Order: sequence, then C-alpha cells, then structure tokens
Amino acid sequence: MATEKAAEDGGDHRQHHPILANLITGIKEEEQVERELDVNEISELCQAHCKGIPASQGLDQRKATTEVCEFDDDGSGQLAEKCQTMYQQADHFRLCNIPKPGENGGGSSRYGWLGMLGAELWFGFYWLLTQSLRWNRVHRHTFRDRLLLRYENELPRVDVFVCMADPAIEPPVMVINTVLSVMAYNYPPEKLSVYLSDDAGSELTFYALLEASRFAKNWIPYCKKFNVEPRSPAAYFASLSVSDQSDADFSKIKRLYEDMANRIDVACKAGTVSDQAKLEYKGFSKWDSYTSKKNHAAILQILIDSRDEETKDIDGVRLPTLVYMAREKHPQHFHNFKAGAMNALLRVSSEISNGPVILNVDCDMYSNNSNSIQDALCFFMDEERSHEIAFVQFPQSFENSTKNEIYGSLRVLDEVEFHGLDGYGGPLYTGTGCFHRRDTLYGREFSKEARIDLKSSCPEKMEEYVHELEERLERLASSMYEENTQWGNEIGLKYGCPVEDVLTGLTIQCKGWKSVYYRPKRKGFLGVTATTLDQILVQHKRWSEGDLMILLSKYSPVRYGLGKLNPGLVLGYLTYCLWSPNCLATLYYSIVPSLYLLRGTSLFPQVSSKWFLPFAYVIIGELIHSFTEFLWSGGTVLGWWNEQRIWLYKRTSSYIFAFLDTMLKLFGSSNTTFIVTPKVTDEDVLLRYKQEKMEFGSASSMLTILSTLAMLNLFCLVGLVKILILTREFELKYAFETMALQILLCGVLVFVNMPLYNALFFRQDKGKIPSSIVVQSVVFALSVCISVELVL
Ligand SMILES: O=c1ccn([C@@H]2O[C@H](COP(=O)(O)OP(=O)(O)O[C@H]3O[C@H](CO)[C@@H](O)[C@H](O)[C@H]3O)[C@@H](O)[C@H]2O)c(=O)[nH]1
Ligand SMILES: [Mn+2]
Repeated sequence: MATEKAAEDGGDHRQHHPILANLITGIKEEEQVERELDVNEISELCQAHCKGIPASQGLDQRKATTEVCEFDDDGSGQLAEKCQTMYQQADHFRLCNIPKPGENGGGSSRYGWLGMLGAELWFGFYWLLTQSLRWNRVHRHTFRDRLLLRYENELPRVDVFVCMADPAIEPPVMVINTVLSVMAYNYPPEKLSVYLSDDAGSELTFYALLEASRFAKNWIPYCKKFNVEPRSPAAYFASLSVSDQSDADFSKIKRLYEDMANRIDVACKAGTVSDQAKLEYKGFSKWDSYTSKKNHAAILQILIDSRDEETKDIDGVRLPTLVYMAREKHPQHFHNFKAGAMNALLRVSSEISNGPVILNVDCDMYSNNSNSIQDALCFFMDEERSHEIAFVQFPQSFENSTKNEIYGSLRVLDEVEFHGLDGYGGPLYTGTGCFHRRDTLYGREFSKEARIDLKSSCPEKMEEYVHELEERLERLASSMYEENTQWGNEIGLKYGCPVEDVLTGLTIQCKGWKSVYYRPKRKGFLGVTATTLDQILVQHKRWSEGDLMILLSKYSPVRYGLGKLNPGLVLGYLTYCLWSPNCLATLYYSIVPSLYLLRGTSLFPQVSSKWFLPFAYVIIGELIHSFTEFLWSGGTVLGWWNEQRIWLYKRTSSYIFAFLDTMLKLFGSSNTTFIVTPKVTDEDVLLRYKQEKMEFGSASSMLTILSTLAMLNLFCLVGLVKILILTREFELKYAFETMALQILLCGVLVFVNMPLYNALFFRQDKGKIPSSIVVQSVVFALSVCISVELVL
C-alpha cells in the first residue's frame, strides 16, 4: 500500500513518508524505521520514487547509490533461544550422571559417557557460533540509475582477472565463454580490460583466446543490440528454445560461435594448434622454447588494446583490452597457485590499464548479469559509505546444480550466513565473483581522512610498441620477480594457505576496511560445481584445511583480529575456521553410541526420565530449524535430506584429513597442495549426475572411511536386532525405554547411508564402490564390532 501511494504521488512526497525520505537522502536513521517494511517493499518504494522525480530536479537528493536493509527475524530466533537452554540442560544431565568406575558395564561405560559429554559440549559451542551468523543479517540494494546520472563520464577503469590452471580439466572453450561474458559487460569498453592468467601456459588456451578476440567483434555488438543475457555465448544459446532462434542475426552469430568452438575442439583433440593457424599469428612463436606446463618462460600477449584506434567491433565501437598471461614456471620456484597468478596479474595490469577496481573470476564462473560492474560500483562510489569498503563479494552460484543437489550446496551459506557476516562489517573474500579496490589489495591501511578517488579517465595511448611493452612486462611475471620482496606477504594476495582468498580478505578487514555482500536477484556469476563425491570431498578438504590453518597462523581471527574486527565477525570467522575440528565430535557420535548398542549399554537418558526432554527438544528443534531454513532458502525437501548426508560425509572424511594434514603441517612435515577441481565430466558420469545417483567411483581413503562407518552402523543395528530376537537377553520394551535415542541415532545413520549400501552391494555401473573397498570396509567394521563385543 505504501508502494502505491509513493507511485501515485510522484514528485516530492518525501515529507509525507519518513521511510522514503531517509532512503532517498541516505540519512542514517533507516535502522529504526526500516523494520516496518520488508526488503521487496523497500526496493519497490525506491523505484517508484525514482520514477517520480525528473532527473534534473532530484539529482542532489539521489546521492546514495546503495541501500542497506536489516533483516527481520523470521521467528527462528525464539526456537534458537529455546534450543540453547535445552543444550545447557542436556550437558547438565551428562555432568550429573557420569557413571562411577565399575558401574553399568564397567569402566568403558564411564569413558564412553565422558566422550559423549565432550562431543556434546563441542556441538553446543559450535552451534552457538553458527547462531552468530544469524543474528544480524543485512540485505543490500543498488541504484544503478543514480550511479550513471552522477558519474557517467567519470566511471573508473575496471580490470577483470580470469584464472585458469589446466586445459585438460578446464577446457579452453569454457574458459573463453567466461572471458567473452566479462568482455561484454554493460560498461564503457575503453574502461574495461580483461586479463586471462593461464597457469599451464598452454598454446591451446592461447589459441582459444585468440579466436575469442576475433569472435568478440561480433559478439559484443550483438549482446548490446539485443540486450542479451547471459553473455556467455554457450550459456546464452543453451538458454533459448527453438522458437526463439528464428531471425537472421541470431543464426549468423550462432554459426560464427559454432565454427569457432569447432576449430578449438579440433585443436584440443589434436593436442596442438594447426600449422596454418601458427603461420597466421606470429604470437605462437613464443611457444618455441616451451617445455612443459611446470617449466616455461613467461608469455604475455596483448590481443586487443582498447587504446588502438584500429581495433573496433563490427559496429565501429572500441573493444575492451584483452591480455593473455602465462607467468613463468620453474620447478625450483614455488608458484603459490592462484594467489601467485593473481599477484602477477596485479603487476602486469598495473602497467597496461591500471584499473582502480579489480574483478576476479575463476575460469568456469561466467558473468550471468551484464550489470554486475555497475552494481559493484554503486558500493564503491556511494558518497556516504563507500570510503570504508574494500571489496564487494557476490555469492558463488552454480549452473550445473541438479534439483535436489546430491552433493549439497552453498545455499544456506549464500542466502543466510553471508548476510549475517555483512551485518558485522563484511563477508569473507571467497575468491571468484569479488570486486576489489586495487589499493587495498596492495596492502593499503584504512584511514578516515584519505579517501581514494576512483573516478578515472580512459587510459592514454602508450608510446611503446606493443611487442616492446610485452617484453618489458614479461619480466613482471617471471618466477624470480618476487624474491626478496613483500609480495605474498605485505603486498597482494597472501601466500602459504590453500584458501588464499579468505586469508587475504581477513587481513584487509584487519586493516580497518569493511566488505559488502551483494546477492542480486539475477545471479551475478554462474560456475561449475563438483559432479562426483570424490571431487566435493577433496574441495572441502582444501577449504576446511585452509580455514583451520588461518586459525592457527599469525593471522588468527581470534588473536590478530581481536580488537580489529567486530566481535560478531570474529565468531563468524571461527565458524568456518573450525569446520575441520568438527570431525572429532561427529566421528565419536557416529561410532560410539552404535557400538554400545551391541552391549546393551545406554548412553542417553531413559524415555520416561525428565532428562529425555532436553535431548528430544534439541534434536527436534535443530531439525525443524535447519529444515525450514533450507526450504526458506529455496531448497527442496529431498535436497535437505541430501544435505544432511553430505554434512555427515564431509565431517567424517574431508574434515578428518584436513585436520590431520594441518596438524602435520604444524610440525612441518606436510606441504601445501592445491588440487584443482575438474570442470569436465565424462558422459556416463554426467548422466548419473543428472539422475542424482551418487558417484562413488575410484578407490580413495576417504571412501574407505565412509564405507567402514556405514558398515559399522549397519552391523550394530543388525547386531541389536539379533540380540533382541534370538537371545531375548532383554525385552523389546526395555530396550526402547533405555536406548531409544541410541537406536534412533544408529537407525538414522543407516538410513542416511542407503545410497552407499546400494553402491557397495547392488549397483553395477561404474559409479559403484570398487570391490577392494567393499572388502576392506566389511573386514574393518566387522573386526571392530567383534572386538568391542569381546572387550567391552
Ligand atoms: O595453481 C593454480 C590453481 C588454481 N588456479 C585457479 O584457481 C581457481 C579456483 O580453483 P578451483 O579448483 O576451481 O577451486 P575451487 O575450490 O572451486 O575455488 C574456490 O576456492 C578457491 C580457494 O579458496 C578460490 O581461490 C576460488 O576463487 C574459489 O572459487 C580456478 O580458476 C583455477 O584455474 C590457478 O590459477 N592456479
Ligand atoms: Mn571452482
């Protein structure tokens, strides 16, 4: 209703509507009044208002280019509070009822009990941490029209960095689709520069980029003319139905794209670029001395220079600058993975376009929204808030997710938790889809006085010839360049951590800067998520290991960050840094209670006892909370169930290895690695992925652990049934009275593992669990069960 009023009144009704008045002028009181309206109403209200004021009149009232909305509690807060009380009661029960030595099945029962107490204390503590991410959520809005009105000719130059590492698992056609999507941003081309870092230094990738630089001359004008979305050609063509594909322009551009993709595919299949293509473009001569992806000189090629009057698209408009860079690789010099590539890009780009704003995307994360640069600039150029903002992080969304997300998702993290972090001064930097100020990446401290002016003119024409410039800049990408410098330490992205992004973001925030989380309706970026269980477990091992390393490093948020970060943000960081130690409590909880079933020893309160209630409440309350939150975030019921399985699998495999590896690193006996996530999938694996059949595939130690745990729980449940039926040692009623929760826990674990049993014993396809693991897991689980029966 408020919206309609605003639209009708048009003109100057700011006096009548206090909320609107605050929104438009950016007065600080919005916190108190905004709770009256929900997010959509506010946005509609603002849009209606903007339409009502002619541009010339309302300009000075439209200074704010962004808006912050606090988020109303959806009622889950009460449930959370109640859960907290119940958690305390459950712990109280544990403390008051520790079995005495020799009581109830001997000393083992006492230790089992104490272990449960430890695990529950941990769960309670961790649960509190996760709540911190939900207390203070904020949502943000941008007003792009105001940005353009105010800064049309002074928009900053923007440099886009695309990183890739291996053409075998990151196919060149996919990479150039990402490159083309960012070249076609709705942004003045002379102010846009795109840099591709190829860590393999592959001539195939270079060839693909060369092809893309030619295709861009048709593609960019086509996108702008028809306002195409998304601007990755492959994604755009795939998004259209047959009836959309009739006109001549479309047929032409599609044919051009397919011809180009074919040529690249042919080269990739042959493993080399044709001699003719090499003759046509002399840049290929730089590969004459190339030996391998781990050993080659730096290669830098400016494929399009926007300053060059000659290079224009088919409509005669200038093109964005396009640069290919392969930094030097040498077996004796550690290359620091993506962080090393980003730092080389920082140096090289500073000499070409030197954009004060930098966007980084992974090679699979194409731009899905052609206005993202403008959105990000609304934050960087907002007159009131921008001076303290160092980076704007967009969520990581995936194009190839299936409906029920068999390998889990980042759904709750994206839709809930990062908004919570934003409320405390900023989300973590999570790599792809993040806009930075160049200065803060260089290590600049925040200062209230020194405001950084981003407004910039078009880059000036270079005096140097392009090939001289290229040669000079190749030195900036040499493997020796960083020796005895502060790069990777005080300057640029930080080295030594598998999550260079989180660490870098943390240190930026510790220097006094804030960050922004922006999740527009139309997703900003779409990438490729893992399509096998192994891939997702390896990725989460890397992430959780990196996060724990940060906690134990000198940049630990609890030591280094204390006093520098908002306490809420410290708790937020802790939630992620403590991902991997979760493995201990989860392992305990998924093994010990089940094993105690075999001896008929109860580790939980009896059903009729007053202590049963807090346990039941915590379990049910938490389930309802996570279930509703998941559905509210747009997930499906089955998706939530799958998420529970992946939750368990990550905690009992990825996190264990991450934890152990970090401990080894503490004692100096393990090296940092970075296993790049594959972005291609075999056809039959893809088919199973689309059918949402879990892909177990090759043998790995993580899979052995998961299978052994699943078998162990199955044996315990079967063992209990055997005892109940055959030996009649104790009655059914008595068993449920004393061990209901324990039986429930074991039963749920078995139920969660159904797809795993299927893959162990029934499936015939290649995604089943290899027979070596079947044997191992059965033998391990059986021997544990037997020895427990004998010992306990
Ligand atoms: O030596 C390397 C290794 C990786 N990469 C690139 O880094 C990106 C991320 O690698 P990927 O295997 O896709 O890892 P993810 O776990 O999917 O990446 C997430 O996590 C990383 C570590 O936190 C961040 O760097 C990423 O931006 C973020 O998307 C890809 O474009 C790679 O090509 C390099 O350029 N050089
Ligand atoms: Mn990735």
